[in-house]
Amino acid sequence: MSGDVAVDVRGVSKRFQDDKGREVHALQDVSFQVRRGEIVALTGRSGCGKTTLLRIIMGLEHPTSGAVDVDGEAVHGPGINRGIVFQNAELLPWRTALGNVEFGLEARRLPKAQRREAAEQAIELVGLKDAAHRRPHELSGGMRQRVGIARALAIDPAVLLMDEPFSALDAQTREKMQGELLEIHQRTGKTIIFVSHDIDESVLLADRVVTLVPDPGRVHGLLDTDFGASIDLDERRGSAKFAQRRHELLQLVHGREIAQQDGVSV
Ligand SMILES: Nc1ncnc2c1ncn2[C@@H]1O[C@H](COP(=O)(O)OP(=O)(O)OP(=O)(O)O)[C@@H](O)[C@H]1O
Repeated sequence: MSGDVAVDVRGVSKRFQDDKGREVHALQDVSFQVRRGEIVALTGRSGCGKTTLLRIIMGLEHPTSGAVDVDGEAVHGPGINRGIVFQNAELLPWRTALGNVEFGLEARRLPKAQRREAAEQAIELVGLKDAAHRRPHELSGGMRQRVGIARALAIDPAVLLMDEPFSALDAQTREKMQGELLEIHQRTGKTIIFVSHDIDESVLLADRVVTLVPDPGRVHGLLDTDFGASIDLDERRGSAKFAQRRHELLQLVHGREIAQQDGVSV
């Protein structure tokens, strides 16, 4: 595998049994690669397999067939080269923000002082230095989500995986967090894969969008957003490219063929 590929998803299929014993074909022969330092969105309609795919990359779910490599290593279960952020941060209520981030590091058996230092750095990176000693009930929804991001980043993973990370937040907080994610990405250079059902969010934040369609869940197209170096969300949103990409992504999500257009491959 080429050195600049961070995540290699090859021929992944996943079948579940539903409550009545019927087979659900959640993913069928899904393949794509994510380059090191890239931000990739997984988007598509409800039930197209976005979360299942993210959980397979994280190692929380095993594919029925196919394979995933992260940083050149086969995924067989969760590992410290991947950090995950869920829709709700699910913090330990009796621990402070800093304590929650340290908790994520405890499995690594680092000396306590080193753990504290890594946790403090991650808390600072997400802009929570002044709230480091507050407990979750004293934090806003956006702040709790920042703790979740800090907890995932503190282990210094090769890849940050995020499942609808901002969808539980109010519109203004979501927008702020989206901007912050691009700043964190610019500072850390992390490879990021996030799940979103939000077309605007996928186009605004990702370098590339993988669109899935359901029944069975499969890749319908890959869209390069191609915004260049600017991480200013207002600038991106106001650009002609945003309107064009948003339109193209909507077509892909609805399963239409737009292979001939600029920036799209299927
Ligand atoms: N543990 C499970 N057991 C049975 N079926 C499952 C299981 N997990 C997912 N599925 C099914 O697999 C399909 C894909 O589910 P998944 O949650 O990955 O989709 P999604 O695109 O993330 O959906 P949403 O946008 O609604 O969250 C759905 O039909 C779902 O019902």
